[in-house]
Amino acid sequence: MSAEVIYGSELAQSMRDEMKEEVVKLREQGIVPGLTVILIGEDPASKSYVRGKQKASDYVGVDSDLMTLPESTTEEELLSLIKKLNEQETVHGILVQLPLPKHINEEKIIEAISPEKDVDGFHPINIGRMMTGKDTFFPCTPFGIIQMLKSKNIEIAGKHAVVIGRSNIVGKPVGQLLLNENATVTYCHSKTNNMKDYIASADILIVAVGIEHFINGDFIKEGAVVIDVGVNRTAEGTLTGDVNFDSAKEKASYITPVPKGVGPMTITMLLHNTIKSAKIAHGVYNG
Ligand SMILES: NC(=O)C1=CN([C@@H]2O[C@H](COP(=O)(O)OP(=O)(O)OC[C@H]3O[C@@H](n4cnc5c(N)ncnc54)[C@H](OP(=O)(O)O)[C@@H]3O)[C@@H](O)[C@H]2O)C=CC1
Ligand SMILES: Nc1nc(=O)c2c([nH]1)NC[C@@H]1CN(c3ccc(C(=O)N[C@@H](CCC(=O)O)C(=O)O)cc3)C=[N+]21
Repeated sequence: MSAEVIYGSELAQSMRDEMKEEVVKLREQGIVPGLTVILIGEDPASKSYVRGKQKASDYVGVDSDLMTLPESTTEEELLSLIKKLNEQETVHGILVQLPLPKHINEEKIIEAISPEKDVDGFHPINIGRMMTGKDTFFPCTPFGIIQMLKSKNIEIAGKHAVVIGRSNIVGKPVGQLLLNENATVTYCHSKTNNMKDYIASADILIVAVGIEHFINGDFIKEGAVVIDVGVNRTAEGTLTGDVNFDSAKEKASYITPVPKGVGPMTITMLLHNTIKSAKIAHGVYNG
């Protein structure tokens, strides 16, 4: 079998086109969705993601404000900036690019963002709402993955979904959203014994580890759906995922590429959450 490739970039484009039309209508009602992105320091990878977010915001008509702060910014300074943005009515979404410099406590920062403006979906209140099956801001990468599966009418209910990786921003929430869709979910991580057995029984395999070619075709079940979240920079400077695409493609039924897979959907769901936040703030959100 040779898998069908799920191009997140294509789905992202069509969703952005729809959002663009919606934002035109919102702007006619005086509603201008606003996103503030805070980037601390000079990490080139972070800068590149942030550029992607700016470009996509411009495209759909979300007012995006990038605040670049020096590496030396203190926790107190960042907290007081967040407090100001929490109170600013034109700001519907606040994103603090992670990871933060070591002298800043990430948890404290995430918890300082008002849950109503937490368009990353990282605040414990929003995580709790997700876990209890309520509507909220879902974390962008997991939310994007669910959209990709649904766009191909891939059955999730009753399937065995195996998630490799258990970070708070990808692994844990993607497992939760799959559980909410009635999958049977297994998490694997660096302490998992006999990981190969779990991988071999996965109907849906989500790989979010951050190691180039961590998974190859030999490991996976014939017909599995393989979602590659990894974004690794190779020695040659190109991007590659956690999955050996060419070998996995021969066994999978569906597979996502890197680049042009999950990454563009992450940004798209960030815009979705920002527009949703603006609608809620103006009392025009209806489901
Ligand atoms: N496309 C996108 O939009 C996004 C892509 N990414 C990419 O996804 C990847 C993962 O990101 P993130 O979740 O933030 O990464 P983290 O480094 O926070 O988490 C990595 C996870 O992988 C697990 N792991 C590490 N080594 C092994 C191993 N040998 N066997 C099994 N599990 C292992 C770790 O286990 P343990 O918990 O035990 O340490 C951990 O849970 C990265 O490449 C990142 O760049 C991230 C965010 C968005
Ligand atoms: N608060 C916060 N929220 C995040 O959502 C967040 C974060 N911090 N820190 C870093 C990770 C990583 N992340 C990516 C987003 C888009 C692509 C993406 O669009 N990738 C393109 C390639 C882009 C390129 O060429 O550089 C692709 O896969 O096709 C990748 C990774 C969001 N993250």
